[in-house]
Amino acid sequence: MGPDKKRKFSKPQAGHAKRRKTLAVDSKPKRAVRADQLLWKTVDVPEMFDDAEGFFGLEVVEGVDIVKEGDKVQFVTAVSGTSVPEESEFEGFEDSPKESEEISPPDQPPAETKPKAKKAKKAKKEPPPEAERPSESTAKDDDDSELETNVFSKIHEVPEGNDDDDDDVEVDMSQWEPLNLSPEMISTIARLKFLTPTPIQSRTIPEILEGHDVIGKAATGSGKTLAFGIPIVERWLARQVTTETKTGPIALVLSPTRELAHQISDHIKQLCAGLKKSPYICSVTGGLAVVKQQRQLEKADIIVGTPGRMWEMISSSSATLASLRGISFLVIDEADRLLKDGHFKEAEEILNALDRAGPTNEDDEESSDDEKTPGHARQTLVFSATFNKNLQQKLAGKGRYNLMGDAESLEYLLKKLNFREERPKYIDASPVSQMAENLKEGLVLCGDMEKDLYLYAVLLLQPTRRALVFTNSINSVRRITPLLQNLGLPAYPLHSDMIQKARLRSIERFKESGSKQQDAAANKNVNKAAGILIATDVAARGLDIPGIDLVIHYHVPRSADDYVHRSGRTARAASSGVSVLLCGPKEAVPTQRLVAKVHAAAEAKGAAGTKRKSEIVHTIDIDRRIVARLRERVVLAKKLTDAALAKEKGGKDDHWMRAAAEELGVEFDSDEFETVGTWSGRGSGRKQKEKEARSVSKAEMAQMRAALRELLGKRVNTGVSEKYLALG
Ligand SMILES: Nc1ncnc2c1ncn2[C@@H]1O[C@H](COP(=O)(O)OP(=O)(O)OP(=O)(O)O)[C@@H](O)[C@H]1O
Repeated sequence: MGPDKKRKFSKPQAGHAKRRKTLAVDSKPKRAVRADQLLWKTVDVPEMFDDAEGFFGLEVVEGVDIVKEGDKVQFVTAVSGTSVPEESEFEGFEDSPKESEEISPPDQPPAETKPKAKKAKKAKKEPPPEAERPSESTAKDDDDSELETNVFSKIHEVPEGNDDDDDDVEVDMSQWEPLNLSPEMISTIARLKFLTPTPIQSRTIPEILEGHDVIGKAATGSGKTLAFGIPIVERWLARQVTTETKTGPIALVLSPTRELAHQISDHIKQLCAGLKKSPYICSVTGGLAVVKQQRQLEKADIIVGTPGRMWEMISSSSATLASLRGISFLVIDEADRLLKDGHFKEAEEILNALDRAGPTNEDDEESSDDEKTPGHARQTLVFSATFNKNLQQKLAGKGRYNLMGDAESLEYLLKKLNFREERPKYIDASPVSQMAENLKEGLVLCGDMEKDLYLYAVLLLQPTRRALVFTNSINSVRRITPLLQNLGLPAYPLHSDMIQKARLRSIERFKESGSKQQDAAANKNVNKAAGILIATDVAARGLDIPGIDLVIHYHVPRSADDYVHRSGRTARAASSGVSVLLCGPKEAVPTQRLVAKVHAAAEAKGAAGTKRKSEIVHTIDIDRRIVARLRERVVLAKKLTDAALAKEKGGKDDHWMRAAAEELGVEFDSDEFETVGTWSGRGSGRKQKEKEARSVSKAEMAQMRAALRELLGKRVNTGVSEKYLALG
């Protein structure tokens, strides 16, 4: 693209202030800061965690008050802890309140909820006099080394603002020039205000446009969706110029989860929003009406689907299969997950069906791999932040660790995906770390049976806006969500056993949480409470929900890859975030190994910007006095939750047994069935507890609710401040 075609924008000055070496002091007014900005320091490891080698002890922070006013919790300090120690890679955050900022009273929207974009714009128009500028560093003001390594650093320079004047803003898109994109594509990217391609985009887009098969690896949140989205749309645009008639879909994107499929199609739709004519993009996932999806498939240009539903559609319609055989791109997103157990079979069926030569009817079923279409026209694009281990395990057989290298894993992919080239381009844009750059990792040590209590304490104490809590089971999601709700926190569930509508509703509510909304009736702005999403690993891959500041691993992740992907739901793009592991004493060592594994490659390479071992996972000390004072609330909330769940479950069991009894033509007596069902083997303790919980009367429930309400209304004197923690 010549310079004449370039859309120009006078680049605002980044204004990177150099990091200050010392920040003093006592004369400073107190100010609210985020938990991760406090000056953590190491103290001795308690005896019980002696074997937790490498966690470097608990940490304490002095001179900090914890203030809870209304439903807002903040750390308030005058200490230079907020300056952030010199070696730390976490050097202030763009949403840190300025020194002069007061903590907002609960009835006023907190200062940090002001749209950042507008603030930035205003600041550019009227730069404050030197003396008035905040003296603390912000993310924008960080030192140069961070800017060099942060792939999204340039985004800070992007003028954001009112969508209405979006089209009028001219931006310098010269960074995209080497990618040889059409002017139309450049201008639609400019609308998104993405001034710079991310490394994975810079490296993969030209290869894809040249017609190569590509395997792309890059850290979570580093823009992989557009790394394949842009060239697909670019090819579609080119096709519009040369062909008048519709030629069937151009691309099929396979995604492991429904939510991710919808997100990918939304993301590509956003990209296309600035085009004169857009491709028709549809998502084909379970939980939605098949007939409607069939209609959409007929006119689709880009299809994003989950393997299960896609296979259902392909296997039931030869027309669909025929049209898909003509695609130019097959994208496997989150490839290591998609090619893993659970999804693998359907993905494999789809791959085989697409590659099978000959007629597209049921006779196909008998054809074998040997009959694959040789030299097909389709390009295959494979993306993920993690690649090796799961694929390797798959090859080696369940439960066995094996020592396959990168090359062998690649062989496996080559074989399965039937790339059209003998050697696809393997592009690793995050050779140093799979973890996002602005992620801070922490660990809270607690008793095995105290996770609920510590989860509540972390949520109550952290002043971040949105949290995503990962558990390893659907039942835990079902229990923790109402538990937190009973404690007055806005928790929403997400797991694969929910109906699709409920899944989407949970995500929507979570996304809306923490935002300002206009209450028409009251004619004023209402500040919605920051939401908490309680999820299984169904939310671990790819979900791009802006504003998640905190990821909590209620259960430690099952694998290093799961840790990477779960933690990757925060600190996406240019933003920062914290990932906190809740660990029982026995979990500490294996978890330490797991995290070390994630960081091992980076350490081995000793690359610049690599976190030192001591900086990888900070052990976070939650003031045990606060925890002790929260215990009563949690115990009561748990009793209430258990009783409600047991009643619900009992009701379902009763329903099932009543139906069975009716079918058998016998009388149903629930007490009798209870007695018959009693045994003394494994699980009888749980059964007994369930029975007790179920027998809690309505009056007792009401009593407990009232008592909990009273507890939540009481302030918890933390002993570290004249101020108090109050409501949950
Ligand atoms: N060139 C760019 N400049 C600025 N922001 C970008 C750019 N490309 C993508 N983004 C934004 O970065 C965010 C993360 O992108 P995306 O969801 O594609 O990440 P990802 O690498 O696929 O992450 P994951 O591995 O977790 O799936 C999105 O909100 C997207 O809009």
